[in-house]
Amino acid sequence: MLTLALSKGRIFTETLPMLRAAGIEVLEDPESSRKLILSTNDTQLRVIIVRASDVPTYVRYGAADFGVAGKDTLLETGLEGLYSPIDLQIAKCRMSVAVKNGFDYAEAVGSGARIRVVTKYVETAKQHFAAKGMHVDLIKLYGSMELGPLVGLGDAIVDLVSTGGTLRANDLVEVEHICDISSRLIVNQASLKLKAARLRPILAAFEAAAK
Ligand SMILES: Nc1ncnc2c1ncn2[C@@H]1O[C@H](COP(=O)(O)OP(=O)(O)OP(=O)(O)O)[C@@H](O)[C@H]1O
Ligand SMILES: O=P(O)(O)OC[C@H]1O[C@H](OP(=O)(O)OP(=O)(O)O)[C@H](O)[C@@H]1O
Repeated sequence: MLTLALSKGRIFTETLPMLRAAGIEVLEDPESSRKLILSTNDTQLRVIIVRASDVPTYVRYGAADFGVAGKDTLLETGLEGLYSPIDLQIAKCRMSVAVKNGFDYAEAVGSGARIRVVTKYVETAKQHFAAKGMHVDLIKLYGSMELGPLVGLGDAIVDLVSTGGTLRANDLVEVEHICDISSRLIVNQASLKLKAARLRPILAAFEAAAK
């Protein structure tokens, strides 16, 4: 049996066409079903539905043989125990620094002020500000980072931006682009060796579909 770990929402939706390219149809819809293990038309392949940030953990420990995870998540968890062969070019967005409209970020950076940054991406933020030689206090949140600067929890956020709609709706402005984000296929290193014959054709189909 092969197990594929996916998160509900955009990653599941955007991975479906790649699975189809490999001849795989998922037989249940995670949006309407409460089941966490979904069967497919291949009796030897199942899909498990987990939190986006938990996908690398399932794959690292071999509870899933492979999975799809955002680069944002992988930057936080690292790639230990994982083989990450393919950028699937899905769930594309960017990681950015944003501040409340009117906050003079350039002045804060130039004057060496110690700013408070609210983020779910603590490791990425730490590395970004360290590379700029900035001292920041990082405050970890698990979602709705955009609220932080509006209620005085922080001066800035590090979060994902796509259309910019969430920033605009909350009177925030993007002041720094940290990196581009897309999702990658990740494979358990032991599975890659032990289940190579089963995995290779699926990986090849994903690679072709991602181009
Ligand atoms: N607005 C967006 N546009 C495009 N891709 C996005 C966007 N927001 C997030 N992503 C990408 O999709 C992935 C999954 O996002 P999703 O919103 O489903 O999970 P999450 O809420 O970030 O994670 P968790 O449930 O673990 O807290 C993210 O890791 C990121 O790579
Ligand atoms: O620039 P935009 O197009 O507005 O997209 C950016 C938003 O998308 C993501 O949230 P998401 O919609 O995934 O909500 P969630 O993190 O709460 O699941 C991200 O955390 C931003 O809040």
